Amino acid sequence: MKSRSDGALTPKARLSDDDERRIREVHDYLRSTGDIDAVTDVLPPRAPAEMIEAITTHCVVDHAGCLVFPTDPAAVRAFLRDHGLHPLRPFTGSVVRDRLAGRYHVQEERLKSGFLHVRSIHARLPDDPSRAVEVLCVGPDDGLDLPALRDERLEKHENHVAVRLTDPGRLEDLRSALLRPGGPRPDGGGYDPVPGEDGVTVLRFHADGRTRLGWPRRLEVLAAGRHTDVLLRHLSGDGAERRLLRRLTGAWGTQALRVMADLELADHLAEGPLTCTELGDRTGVDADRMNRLLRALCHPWVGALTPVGETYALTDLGRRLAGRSPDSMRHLALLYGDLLYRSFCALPEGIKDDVQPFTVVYGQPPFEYLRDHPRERRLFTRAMAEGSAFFSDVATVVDLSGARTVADIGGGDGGLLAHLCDTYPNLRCALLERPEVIGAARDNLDARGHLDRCTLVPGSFTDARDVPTGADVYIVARILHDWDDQTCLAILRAVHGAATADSTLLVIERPLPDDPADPSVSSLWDLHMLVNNVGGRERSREQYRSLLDEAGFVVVDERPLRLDMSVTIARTVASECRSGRPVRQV
Ligand SMILES: C[S@@+](CC[C@H](N)C(=O)[O-])C[C@H]1O[C@@H](n2cnc3c(N)ncnc32)[C@H](O)[C@@H]1O
Repeated sequence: MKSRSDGALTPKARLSDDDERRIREVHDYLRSTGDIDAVTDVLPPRAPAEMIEAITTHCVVDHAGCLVFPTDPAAVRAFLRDHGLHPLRPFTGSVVRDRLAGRYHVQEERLKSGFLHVRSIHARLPDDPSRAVEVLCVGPDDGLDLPALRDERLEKHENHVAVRLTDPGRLEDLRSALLRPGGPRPDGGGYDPVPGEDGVTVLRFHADGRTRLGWPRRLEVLAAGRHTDVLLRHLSGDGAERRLLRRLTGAWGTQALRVMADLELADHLAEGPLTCTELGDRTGVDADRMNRLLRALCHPWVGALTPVGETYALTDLGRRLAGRSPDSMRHLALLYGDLLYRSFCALPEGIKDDVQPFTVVYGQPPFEYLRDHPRERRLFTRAMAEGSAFFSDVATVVDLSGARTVADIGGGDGGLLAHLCDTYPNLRCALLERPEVIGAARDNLDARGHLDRCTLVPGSFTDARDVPTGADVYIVARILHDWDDQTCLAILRAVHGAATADSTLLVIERPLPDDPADPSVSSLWDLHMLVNNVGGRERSREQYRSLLDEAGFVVVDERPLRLDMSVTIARTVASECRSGRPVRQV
């Protein structure tokens, strides 16, 4: 044999039998195992079928890998070539290095000074080039001590199966699918700038137990390119500590959104991204403090802005805080971030002492307070209108084509009636509201071009004399949840008394699901009712049915609306209704 310099031959570098066995095992595994089996093998034994399907639909097996301990990585390449594989140039990756460093407590300083090299050699299978063997190499001088090397040989901690996403944009979706109950745990990851490509983001997952070959259950998900947000989320583990922190700091995010709404940042950004200085100039806010606010609004837990170079742009969520946006939620942000935020601070008293939190904080029950505070009342009424995307569903899910008249009881600013007028050109309407709210309803219905078809009735829905009589359809939307059972019965009886034998009643509420862990937001709104109404509460479908029954209505149907809302359709029980005595006929 010659050396390179003198032409003499050098002995060909050789792998140990053990290293050869490891590589052969991975090679054989890849040749004999289909995608579904490979994925199933590394997931927990009872992983849900949808999880396996999510991976196999969007990914292909890219490689399987193992760690070996050669004195010279050239021996690995030679071995791979001898077995008909085509090894690529080795590259030094940080993902496995960091994992080994963590596992064997290699200090940061040693890592920085070049200890612990892990070279990765990929070799595609000649008969299936979509799959590769990945051989990770750690040499005897690479910084791992003997007990660590022994442990690695014995436990094969680094054996794994890697799948590659066909659409790298789905990385977060797949990550979320894997983190569902029954799935593996997040187990590190990183970004490897593979030479000649855009690099690859690697998310690792781990499950208890061993695969059928005795490997640990390790899965790598690869996505071409750099996906920093997803990676950071993955590295933070989404463990209980972080999940709890996210919730405990939710109030801070609420306040950041409130200030964003207050400063009308979304309106300023509606035409395009702006720098921090530009936003500071437009709002008169000091640049440093503006910068801190903007950064918080960019945080994924808030997600209202996104940085674009030196500027900030609105996300879909942030856009909804623009006052001029047709689907604006700006007033809702101001209401939940201010008036109804302060009252929530008295929740402990509300739970422990049976006092009414809103009244504790403001000295008056909510609707009396709103009566006496016009600015807050206008905010409340506009916010209610903004939180009503489901109004447009009502005309779709309930056929009102046979109705001539509709009365909305406690109809706020008339937003629902305006939708119904848009859909049914011959419909005539009545709206009963507190006297101080009637002006807002008049303005809104006028602006929507429907005022001439609507009768506005100032009064109280608990007073039977005020409820418009003889309507074909009565609507009670987001009213019953504001009140205790006794007041609900008074409202429903007043409506029943005004209805005809053929009237229909639509009750629009957000019913409490039977399962407390159901993702419907109703349980949270129930607390909101406890805080911000006297005797208010969300109710189960059964509780609504029984209230309606007691007031003389019979439920005939229930249909879901957006945002966990639902419309219950009831009819008057003929013998008990007033049969059209005209008090304020629609
Ligand atoms: C939660 S808001 C719902 C408004 C509207 N139905 C909606 O869904 O957007 C409750 C409404 O009940 C009105 N209200 C409260 N007490 C009332 C009363 N005694 N008589 C009539 N309306 C009342 C309030 O002014 C407010 O507009």
